[in-house]
Amino acid sequence: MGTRLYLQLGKESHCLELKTSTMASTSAALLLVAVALLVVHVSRQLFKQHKLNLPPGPTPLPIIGSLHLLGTHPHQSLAGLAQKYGPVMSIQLGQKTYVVATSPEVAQEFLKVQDANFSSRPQLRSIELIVPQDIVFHDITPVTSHLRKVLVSELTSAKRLEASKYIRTEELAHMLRSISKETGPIQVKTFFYRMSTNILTRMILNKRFLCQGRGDDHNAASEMQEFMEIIEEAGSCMGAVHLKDVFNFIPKWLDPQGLDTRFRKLKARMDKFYMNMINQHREERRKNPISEEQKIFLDVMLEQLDNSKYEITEELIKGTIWNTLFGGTDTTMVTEEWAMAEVLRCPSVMKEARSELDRVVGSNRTVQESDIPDLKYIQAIVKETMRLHSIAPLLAPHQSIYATKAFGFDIPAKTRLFVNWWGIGRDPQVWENPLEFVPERFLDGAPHAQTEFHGQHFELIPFGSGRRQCTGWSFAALTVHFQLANFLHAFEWSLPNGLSPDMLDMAEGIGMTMPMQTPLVAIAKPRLAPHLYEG
Ligand code: HEM
Repeated sequence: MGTRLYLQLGKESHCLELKTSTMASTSAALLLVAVALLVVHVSRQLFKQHKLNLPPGPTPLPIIGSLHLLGTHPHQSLAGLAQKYGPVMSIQLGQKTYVVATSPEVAQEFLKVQDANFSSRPQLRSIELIVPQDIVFHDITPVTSHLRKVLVSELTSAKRLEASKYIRTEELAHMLRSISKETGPIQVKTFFYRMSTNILTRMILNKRFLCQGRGDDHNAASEMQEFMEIIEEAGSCMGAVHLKDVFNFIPKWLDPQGLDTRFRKLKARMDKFYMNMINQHREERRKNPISEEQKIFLDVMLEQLDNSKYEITEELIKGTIWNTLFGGTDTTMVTEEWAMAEVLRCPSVMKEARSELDRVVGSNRTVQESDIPDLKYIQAIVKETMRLHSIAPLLAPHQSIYATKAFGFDIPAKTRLFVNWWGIGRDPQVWENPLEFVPERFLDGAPHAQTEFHGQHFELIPFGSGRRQCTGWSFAALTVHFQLANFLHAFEWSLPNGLSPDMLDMAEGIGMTMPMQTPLVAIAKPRLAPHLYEG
């Protein structure tokens, strides 16, 4: 029995007669047809693009484009390619065209001069299924702009940070006490994570997840466990490369990697966790009404559901709350761990930081937030850490809304943009001895003394710039300075097992926020007045 297949290729109709009778050969023929269709489709796309004057870049292979060049650390591979093709480069990944910016000037062009056009986000499968509405991964609309403003004024503004200062002071006391009880080596990031997560969840949900649940509070322990598992699974899901994000031809219903199922399960878990939090919170507020000043972020967000000016859905509120929880925990913890590792690796930097802390703060108290403006060397350590170890080496992906031109090249509509900020931070044309950790480059009189990380100086953009800039940057900067300064001030740090500083493994791991491959382990010995560890 033969099989006849009719193919429409361009304007011509072709007939394929399959003379074998087995199912296997029919499947093989179907596969052949699918591949033929795909090759025609891809060639047409490429032909269309060849007529455009795209920025230079590697020649794509059929179907996969240049996916094979990315490796495990795409920011590193893209920085290598930029040395060959230049700071404005185009690259085909599967069926998607990306433009990659790898110099301050090119970053400025896309994030400032053409900010509005590049403020769109590509629609990724993970986002569609996990956070179908939010303020980070979707296009800017009047409603999301409004919520972004609410986030800033109610969570990260100077007024709100002042009102929540007591939370950070209490969490610092817990952290000092718990580290001082440790006698052997500790995994440093565990303590940073606990402190930043507790601060954030208290400010957002009025919950302290980590360290509670000891004793007989079974509910709190299982809530904590669930929260941590959700954050971990979300990091892993969002970091996964979904074939549907790079190949248009995979039908929606097909799930070759099993990722759609995994995303749906995570979403169901997040919804359940969120509803539980909301119900507990509403019950608590019903029993104990609060004043305007006592409101936390969740109160403010729930009030938005009654906002008559905008149609705000429960799904969007949920997404925004998850944005702050995902955006605010790992990011600060990973930055702090890299900073500690760099300082432990450079004894001269540790000595200088100590001498500043002893001079400004002294040994009878811990570092207060009000000390930070006077801690210039600590500020330089934070900038230098962010320069070398960006938690978002390619920022978040942007996408053009309409076709445009940049540096004489054509950029089609819906082109995805990577700003390789990691490559910019290590560019020898911008930074002297870029691979060395030298906080002094940011001190008075040095070449980068005036360089700030708030999105105005395109050689240092850890939080991005323009209308998609990190909404939580002021809060993140405060948390990182406060925790790092206290860690360095309150403890004498040494490496375990006779490890010398130059033997520390500084390799980059894999994950959404680019953690250290080998978590930092060190020994902490209290160095301040004993009463400061009794909080
Ligand atoms: C060291 C800590 C942090 C770093 C380095 C960081 C960095 C970033 C980066 C690079 C982006 C993407 C910018 C772009 O698309 O061009 C971003 C977006 C965002 N971040 Fe952060 N972030 C940090 C902490 C936080 C915290 C603590 C919060 C909230 C409490 C937060 C909330 C957000 C939000 C809501 C966005 C999305 C902005 C938008 O798309 O409109 N981040 N962050």
